[in-house]
Amino acid sequence: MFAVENGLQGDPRLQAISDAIRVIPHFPKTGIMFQDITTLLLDPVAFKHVIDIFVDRYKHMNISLVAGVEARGFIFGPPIALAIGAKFVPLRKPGKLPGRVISEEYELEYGNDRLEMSMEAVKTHERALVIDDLVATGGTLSASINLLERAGAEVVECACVVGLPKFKGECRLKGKPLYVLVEPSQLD
Ligand SMILES: O=P(O)(O)OC[C@H]1O[C@H](OP(=O)(O)OP(=O)(O)O)[C@H](O)[C@@H]1O
Ligand SMILES: Nc1ncnc2[nH]cnc12
Repeated sequence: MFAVENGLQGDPRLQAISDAIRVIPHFPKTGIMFQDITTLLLDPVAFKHVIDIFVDRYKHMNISLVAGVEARGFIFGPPIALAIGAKFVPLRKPGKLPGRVISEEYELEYGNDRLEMSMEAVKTHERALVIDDLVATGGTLSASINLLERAGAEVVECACVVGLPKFKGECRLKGKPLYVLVEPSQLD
């Protein structure tokens, strides 16, 4: 589900967000149109639009846990977590977290990877939101949902700044709703 399909049609903030994301062709591999959100971070107005839209959506959903995916989910997740009064849980690449972790392997648009989460971070039945910058195949978010569900959390929704158009409409990842702000520019 995209924001334009869900009450934000014609909202100029979405265009401002889209305009602030730079597209780098053939990075990190030939054929990938890399959506570079670092330019969005240089634009405090557009960056704030992202956080405001997510906070408005999630502030009354009784969410106690925001999980952010390394690396770029660490940028958008914490301000949202603080604004809605939830804790922030980092989902990290392998070998970075101390203590007891659970891990999930997944496939990427360009390779394989693994995500880990601290066992102590989650309480059973906690209502969780997963945040990342971008959804391409959905593999990363699906692994994130698996981690949280294995720890006993209830994943309420996954949210991304950028998503491929195939995620329009009532699409779900592992049965969970997905909410996306903008489509990639210059798709091909
Ligand atoms: O929907 P998917 O096909 O799973 O792809 C999306 C993921 O890919 C990118 O991260 P990447 O794995 O490149 O890691 P990085 O942020 O550490 O560079 C992006 O930030 C998402 O986390
Ligand atoms: N096209 C893309 N741009 C930025 N990050 C990505 N992660 C996977 N595909 C990506």
